[in-house]
Amino acid sequence: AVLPKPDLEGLRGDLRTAQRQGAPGAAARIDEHGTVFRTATGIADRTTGRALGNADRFRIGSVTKIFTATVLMQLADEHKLRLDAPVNRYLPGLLPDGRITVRHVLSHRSGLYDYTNDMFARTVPGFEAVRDKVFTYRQLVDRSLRRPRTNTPGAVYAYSNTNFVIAGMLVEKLTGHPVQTAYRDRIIEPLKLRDTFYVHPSTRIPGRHARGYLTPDRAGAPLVDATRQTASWAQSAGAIVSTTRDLNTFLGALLGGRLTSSAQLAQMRRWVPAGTDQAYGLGLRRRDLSCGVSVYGHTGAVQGYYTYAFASKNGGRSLAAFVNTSNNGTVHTTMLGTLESAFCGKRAK
Ligand SMILES: C[C@@H](NC(=O)[C@@H](C)NC(=O)CCCC[C@H](NC(=O)C[NH3+])C(=O)[O-])C(=O)O
Repeated sequence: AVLPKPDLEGLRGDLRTAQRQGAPGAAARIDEHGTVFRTATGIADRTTGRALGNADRFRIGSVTKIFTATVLMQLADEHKLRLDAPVNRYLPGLLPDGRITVRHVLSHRSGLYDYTNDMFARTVPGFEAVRDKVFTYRQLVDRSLRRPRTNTPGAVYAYSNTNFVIAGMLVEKLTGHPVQTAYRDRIIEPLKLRDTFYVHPSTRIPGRHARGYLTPDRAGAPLVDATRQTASWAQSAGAIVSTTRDLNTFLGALLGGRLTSSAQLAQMRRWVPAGTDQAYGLGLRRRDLSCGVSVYGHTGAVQGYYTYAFASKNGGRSLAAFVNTSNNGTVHTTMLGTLESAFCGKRAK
């Protein structure tokens, strides 16, 4: 199906609205078969007032989950991994339930509790308690296992960061290297993603980057500069740093069939219902827009940054957008509107 032309004025308006609603800055980039559209508003640094732009690197949060899933799909292509095998076959004794499979983990159907629910129940204290902490994967999984399962394996979609911590453990066990090596050798280098990094446990974002500002739970409380953090609570579930251009390049390559076999890409697109107008495959979210177009990608939320990275079915048109704030539901709703502007075009007035 031919996509409606993007509503570029609408997209600019979405970013300005997000800024009015509390985001210090916002940026978006659309790539379509070589044509590029960029727009940005607001500031990257509240101390210097420097303008935010699409060249600014930022923390992409859960968009990391697509990178981690892509590596595992490549390992499946290399016959090093079977999606329907129990996780415990590759990580003996890790999980108390031998019925939990790799596919359950990658589709958020394992039933494993999301440890971040407790960790960030109080947003700023929770963040301050972990911002300089380095966790092992095992410590994060153990936090989850202290809570009861949320469902029997395979029953329903229930989003949990624990699943993609386990996915990171699988990558390390099956490749014999840290996830950083797998991201670099299998995705970042081949696609020449010059602004994409996995620097965990360093707290620094390398090079030119937007500072990220966490919105406290208490209305009117001042923003907290959350730029410096290990993101060790997230790791293979959310610790990659990138830019709008690199995210569009990555999504275009993945959905264009250039990173996995078509068989494995089809596995990533086996959908389970995941909320209103949403479905989840393997590390990949589908959102069904008002104009009947479905887009594929992931949102991200890490302290100080919201990310939106989605593309059309075969990656012909991709949108990457971010704001340098988080924990602000109004801004999040406004930024979801960038998908409508980018893929549905001018809204019926
Ligand atoms: C939702 C998003 N998930 C992610 O990106 C993962 C990495 N982030 C989370 O699970 C939220 C962590 C808390 C963020 C904090 N919020 C709080 O602390 C709320 N008490 C914040 O907003 O910065 C996704 O998959 O789309």
